[in-house]
Amino acid sequence: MIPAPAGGTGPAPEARVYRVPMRTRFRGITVRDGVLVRGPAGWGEFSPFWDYDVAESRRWWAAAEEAALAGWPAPVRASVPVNVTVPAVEPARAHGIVTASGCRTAKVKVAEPGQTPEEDLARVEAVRDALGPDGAIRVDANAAWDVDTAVARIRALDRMGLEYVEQPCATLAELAALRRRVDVRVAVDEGVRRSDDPLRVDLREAADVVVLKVQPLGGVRAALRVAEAHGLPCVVSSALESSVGIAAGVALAAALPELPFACGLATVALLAEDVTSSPLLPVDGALPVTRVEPDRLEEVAADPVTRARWRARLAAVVAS
Ligand SMILES: O=C(O)CCC(=O)C1=CC=C[C@@H](O)[C@@H]1C(=O)O
Ligand SMILES: [Mg+2]
Repeated sequence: MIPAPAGGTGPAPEARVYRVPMRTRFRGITVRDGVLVRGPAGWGEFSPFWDYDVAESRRWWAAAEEAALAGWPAPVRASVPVNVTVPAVEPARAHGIVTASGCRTAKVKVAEPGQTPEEDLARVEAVRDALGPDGAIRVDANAAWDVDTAVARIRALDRMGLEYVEQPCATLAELAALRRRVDVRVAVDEGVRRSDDPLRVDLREAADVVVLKVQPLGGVRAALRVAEAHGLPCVVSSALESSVGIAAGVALAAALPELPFACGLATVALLAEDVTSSPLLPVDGALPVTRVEPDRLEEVAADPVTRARWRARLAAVVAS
């Protein structure tokens, strides 16, 4: 256990560091770690990726504090439809992941560094085969393409039928230019969550869908304000958290007035272990709205070096 910084005069909340392997490399990482904090409202998660600096990690801490101290707004639905997330794997593996998930929507990673457009197409074909014609497929390029490349790749992939393409290009100007040239919907992810002011980014020409992630946006309430500010259809997606963090994403999805698309919250399946014996994994393509009790903290406890790194990081973020 590490002492979390106390916000007032009360006792310091309990904080525990977890560290678990990933089943497949995703976003360049093979291990996921983070801090779980307990307050009067329950457990919250603070797990910015290690390439995030102190300034960018502040909103992640605000999300953990909200979960532990305040809890979340009331849900308007009891369960949340989710997509299976398909990493940049071989077609046969992609097929198996989709089939095993029970989800009717798949998000497929494309444009992985070192891979070819043919590999992307083969993966999306395998996913279409697994889902059948009625399933929905979205792809996420994580800002890898320039506009001309995006036009060509999206047209090729759309032969399999795409629901939307997530962050195909880096800048909002590029996304706006792309939208004038393709029929497939464009979703903005990094363009909102990594901006200095997610409330004020001008998405009017650049996006059809906004991706909301609880930790990068500073909590469920902050993300609801982002949704309201833009007035676009929203998809809630994870930051690869343990089930404790995923529960916050589900709470956000459950509180949104409209939820027209499945959410990217089935990512506990990408972890080889979880902090709870009741992981938030989809059943029939949906997750329940619930709070998570991490009863496996001993089993997933981080080593002393990782604990010390998180202690230093948390202290720096709280002091900033
Ligand atoms: O949206 C999903 O299906 C799962 C979450 C997901 O894809 C991501 C989680 C965390 C980091 C990101 O690289 C990635 C994303 O870009 O959306
Ligand atoms: Mg994304």
